[in-house]
Amino acid sequence: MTTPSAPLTDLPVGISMIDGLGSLPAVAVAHPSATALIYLHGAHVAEWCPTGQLPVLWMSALSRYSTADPLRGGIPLCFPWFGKNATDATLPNHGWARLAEWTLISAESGADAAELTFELTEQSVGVPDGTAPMRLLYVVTVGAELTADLQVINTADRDLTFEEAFHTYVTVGEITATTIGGFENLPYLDRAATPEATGVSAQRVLFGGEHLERIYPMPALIDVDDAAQSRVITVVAPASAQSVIWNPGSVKAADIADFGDDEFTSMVCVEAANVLDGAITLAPGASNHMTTTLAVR
Ligand SMILES: O=P(O)(O)OC[C@H]1O[C@@H](O)[C@H](O)[C@@H](O)[C@@H]1O
Repeated sequence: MTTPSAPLTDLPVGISMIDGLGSLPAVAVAHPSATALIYLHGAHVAEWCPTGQLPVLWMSALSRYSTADPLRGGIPLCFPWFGKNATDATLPNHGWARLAEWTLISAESGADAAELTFELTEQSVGVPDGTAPMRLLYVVTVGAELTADLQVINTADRDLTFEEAFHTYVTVGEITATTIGGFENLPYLDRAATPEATGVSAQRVLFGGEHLERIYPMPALIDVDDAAQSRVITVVAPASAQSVIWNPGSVKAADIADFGDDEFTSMVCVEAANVLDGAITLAPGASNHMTTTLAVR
């Protein structure tokens, strides 16, 4: 069993605990380089705004703010499975990490950025059989760039296998004017097709208002060209096997209760993932990092 760390009570200047929406506790960061808001519920990064920029992360106006639900938008942490659970359909979509109450165990503010560390252990989440025990450490670095690093430590005496993803929602001015580069000529799994299909394209990823859900191998650099806001958001995630690109389009958006019918026009998910054949297996005592960095240019 892992002994949980004590919650942090002494916070540096510019970092404070506040009551977020729904009265959920959240860490507010006001650093010269950026502002951010991270809920303890799911260790969910809901806001990141580099100084002088428009907000980068998208949140739904219909997001629920309750310990019973995941937040809709920001950076949901998918762990220890992605999508539906393979053996038990009653378990929550995308795993339990985004539904758990994390503990802030470290907060530092430096010249360039603020760094927050959140922890989750099997005691705090009550994990289902087969996935415990483990310790998760999630380090969020808030600055002109945003870096999220999820470390999984296998504290069990047997192998641990899991999937994981940063299901990052990026805000864009208009999805049909947005293109995503980095995936040209890479093979993808088309999960919006029935049945699922494979594909490849020499073009940048384009959006026409329909459901788009593709799993690609992770390229060295992803760039989201948000023409309507005249900016480019870059995403790198070197320790991820895959990237998932997701936009529900008009039809699927209307079916999602905590997603506005027209909100698909202002977001796209650009995810870093280790899923399917990229799932991670850790030997006892071993650990693994998954990291993503977002920047605006
Ligand atoms: O509604 P959730 O659980 O946050 O999931 C959002 C979407 O996440 C995507 O990654 C899935 O492939 C979709 O099927 C799903 O609709």
